Amino acid sequence: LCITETCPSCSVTVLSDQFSPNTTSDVAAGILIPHTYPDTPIHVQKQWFKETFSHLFAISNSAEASEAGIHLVSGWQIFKNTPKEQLPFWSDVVLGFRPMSQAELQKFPQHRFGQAFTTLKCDCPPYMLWLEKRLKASGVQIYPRKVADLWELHREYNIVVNCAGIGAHQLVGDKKLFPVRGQVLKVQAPWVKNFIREGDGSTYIYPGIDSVTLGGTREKDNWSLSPDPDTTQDIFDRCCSLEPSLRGAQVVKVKVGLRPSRQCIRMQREVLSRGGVKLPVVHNYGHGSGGFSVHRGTAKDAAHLVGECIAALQGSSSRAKL
Ligand SMILES: Cc1cc2nc3c(=O)[nH]c(=O)nc-3n(C[C@H](O)[C@H](O)[C@H](O)COP(=O)(O)OP(=O)(O)OC[C@H]3O[C@@H](n4cnc5c(N)ncnc54)[C@H](O)[C@@H]3O)c2cc1C
Ligand SMILES: O=C([O-])CC(=O)C(=O)O
Repeated sequence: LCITETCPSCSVTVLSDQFSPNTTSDVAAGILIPHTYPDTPIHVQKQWFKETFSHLFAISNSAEASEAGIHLVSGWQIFKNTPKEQLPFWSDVVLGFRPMSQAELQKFPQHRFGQAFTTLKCDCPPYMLWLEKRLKASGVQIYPRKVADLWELHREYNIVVNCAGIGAHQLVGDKKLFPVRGQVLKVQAPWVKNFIREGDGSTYIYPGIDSVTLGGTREKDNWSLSPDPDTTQDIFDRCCSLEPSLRGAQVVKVKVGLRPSRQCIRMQREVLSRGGVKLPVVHNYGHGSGGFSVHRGTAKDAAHLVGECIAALQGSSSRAKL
């Protein structure tokens, strides 16, 4: 979508092995709370988050909000011990960030410190469908296709944008990319209105439009997409210890996804070349645990790189004509 906005004269095609509801993005809890990428400068991560927050805030404040699955949610991030960093880099992007009062902390007797704020939450499957609808309305072609090698696209397309998520491990053989398996539960608990997140991200409760998401797990290098019943029970028990009213909630779904993790997102131009033929590629993958939180900001940067590829192609074709 960002490419259609920044390069309106481009003809854009989406090729994907899987579509909603069978992507990692459909599993995401969909909360806008950034995760840090160790090898990316903080000001870049902050800009990605800011872009994404303000874009989704505008959607949440429009008539599209319910179809797009985007809404504001207030709640608490809580810590058993006071963390070193009490003001995360994103604290002035979310709304009304402040330390929790002692009275609020009484809700969490095992926790000593907390942060209260309002952020955005997305119900990811409806959001994915809403994005797909907007792509089609912009004239974008969408085809199911598993790409074995980016080079196979060189005859059909001038520029390739690689957004394959964990699929990039095989597609481009990126050994720096690894899965971090995550399991979440969807429960019926319409009385839960506030989010609760353990500061280290181990346990969370995120109320959405039709259900509440309970999580989570982080298992590095585990490629299994099968839900594990013991993990389901463990997640449920951990969430009940933070929000005892969940004991009465019914589990309606269990989902598993593989976070496409890396020390930094691969946001990069590359030119593939064989026998004098060139294929410009823009990589945009490796969003790890926080891809939803930065998706619009990173998409804008990737679209900018596509603009650079177009300028380079135009430069080389005018030189060729000379
Ligand atoms: C349990 C869990 C909870 C999460 N919660 C949050 C959260 O609350 N907030 C947040 O910010 N982030 C969250 N995330 C992280 C977020 O889900 C990811 O960062 C994000 O979804 C990655 O998006 P992506 O588009 O790169 O990958 P994907 O959604 O996996 O999309 C990649 C697409 O590429 C296609 N593809 C791959 N290989 C090929 C190929 N060879 N040929 C053709 N197509 C291919 C796939 O079929 C797929 O459609 C969570 C993740 C998990 C697992
Ligand atoms: O950490 C969170 O709050 C949710 C999330 O992004 C994940 O599970 O990857």
